[in-house]
Amino acid sequence: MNAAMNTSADTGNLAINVHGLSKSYGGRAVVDKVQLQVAKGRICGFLGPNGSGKTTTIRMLCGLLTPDAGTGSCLGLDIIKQAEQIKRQVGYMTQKFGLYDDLSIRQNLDFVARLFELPSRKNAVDQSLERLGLTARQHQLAGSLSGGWKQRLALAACLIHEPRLLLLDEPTAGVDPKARRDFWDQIHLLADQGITVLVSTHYMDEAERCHELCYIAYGKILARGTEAEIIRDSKLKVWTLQGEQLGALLEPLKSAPGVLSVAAFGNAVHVAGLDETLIQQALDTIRHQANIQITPSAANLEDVFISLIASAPDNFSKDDVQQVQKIRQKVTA
Ligand SMILES: Nc1ncnc2c1ncn2[C@@H]1O[C@H](COP(=O)(O)OP(=O)(O)OP(=O)(O)O)[C@@H](O)[C@H]1O
Repeated sequence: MNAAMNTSADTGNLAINVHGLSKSYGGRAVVDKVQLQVAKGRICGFLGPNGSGKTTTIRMLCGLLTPDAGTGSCLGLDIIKQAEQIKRQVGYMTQKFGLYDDLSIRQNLDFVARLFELPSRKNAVDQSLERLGLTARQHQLAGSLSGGWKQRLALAACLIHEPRLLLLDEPTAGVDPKARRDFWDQIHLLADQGITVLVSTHYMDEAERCHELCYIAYGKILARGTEAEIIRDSKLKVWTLQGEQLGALLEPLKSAPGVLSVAAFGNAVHVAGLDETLIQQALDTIRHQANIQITPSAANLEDVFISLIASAPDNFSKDDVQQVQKIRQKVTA
């Protein structure tokens, strides 16, 4: 496990250091005893399926939501007692564009600078425009910007008060690949300057650009570490299938005992699980088919994450117990 995730590490070097963070709605634990440590200047990717608790966790970290339980600090400030101070020192980019469409880029940034009561507003806005390459467009209305430029403006807005920690909630959703790449270059520049970044994403290529990752499902952290550590710790066995008309094989393979993940990657299909014997049995059912090559291969992050969800109990479901039993039967059958 990465040193940045090590609870016994030098806590003074941690920008995020929380333990047992929990939040329930209607008696359902949507964030369940989350422990998270991120060292200063690191980029930590926060991954997990829809509704797994990423936004709720982020909102508790930046002081916008009070946890039901848990302790810890952000930037050395207590997440419960010093929530107001945390809000002022953290840059939080929400999933939805939260700025004003009918104000220009400059007016939007000026508005945010006022909210933070920055002493030298004009300077702060000028610097922010410069930093994100927005100066030439400063008078353009925010509502007329493309997705990539809107996202750039949103990042400028959350950097204007020079936060030392950025909490970015799916900042690149719906943004084209070039704009996403530019955005990630910017994130790495900020990290080089010592800014810590916790960024939620559903994109695997973005996960690969993070220093470390944290994977959450059903409110619980299921995996943490670098990409290589997460893949290694998963102990997942993967086979690649190549050939013709593989699509028809996907559904039967998905329901085979011991198979945790079946996913198409271009012209190939990855079949993954923890029990080699069971996977071999599943593959035996299709070996006889002509023109199919089956070869062992290395797991990738997507294989690991899909397999983790398949073997995690869904504490959001009323049929939780039944579902866990079914999964156990599948794995051990
Ligand atoms: N204020 C609320 N009241 C009731 N339920 C809530 C509230 N906020 C979040 N939830 C529920 O908590 C769960 C976790 O939501 P959250 O938004 O944290 O997930 P997420 O991982 O950010 O999802 P996504 O990837 O879709 O953004 C969801 O089931 C959601 O419906």
